[in-house]
Amino acid sequence: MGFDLDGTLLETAPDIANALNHALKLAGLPSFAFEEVRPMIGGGAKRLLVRALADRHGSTVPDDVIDPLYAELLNHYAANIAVESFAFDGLLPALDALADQGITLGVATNKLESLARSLLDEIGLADRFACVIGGDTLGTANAKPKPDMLHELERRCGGGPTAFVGDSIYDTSAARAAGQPCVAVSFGYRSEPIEDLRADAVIDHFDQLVPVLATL
Ligand SMILES: O=C(O)COP(=O)(O)O
Ligand SMILES: [Mg+2]
Repeated sequence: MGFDLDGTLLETAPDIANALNHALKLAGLPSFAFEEVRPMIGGGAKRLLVRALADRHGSTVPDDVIDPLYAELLNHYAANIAVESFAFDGLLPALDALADQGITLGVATNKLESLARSLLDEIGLADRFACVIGGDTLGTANAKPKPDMLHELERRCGGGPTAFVGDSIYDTSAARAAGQPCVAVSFGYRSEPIEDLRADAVIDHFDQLVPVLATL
């Protein structure tokens, strides 16, 4: 079964916000507060930057402005990827319980695959997941909310349950399109009410995950 990364497995918004604000500062623009960045995460760092720049400029920003700032954001993030990031409460016992049931676990994130791998490594979770698929793994045009990453996850993780756990509309839309049951976490990153995600189940803490999966 699969998990989203940012806002689902890990609280990553502080480090993502710092990288975004580093890029904005280079552009001479005011920073965003951490709480303002949280609901903007989910579509990958490029989308986050484009949205933040458009917000500050009041209009769409051309690619020749965005591209060098995106490179700066990625450099800053790669160098500071797990400074303030941490696993959500109860994650480790939940992963232990799923592993004990013989369930193969994977990650499908809109983060770049290399960054996702390095983050999981830094946090000490890399060996928990049999496969990691990033937003660029199948080409960015096929990232969530498209179903492709989830189909690929299912293929690479082999048989067993195929539920997907995520925090944003990108995740629940991808799961629905892939025909997979979906659990939403209420503590992640989204701009809309949790009901709008139309997940099959919602959990407020990871200790609810194993019992909820049994009901799907
Ligand atoms: O970094 C992002 O914007 C999205 O990452 P996620 O798919 O793991 O939530
Ligand atoms: Mg997420």
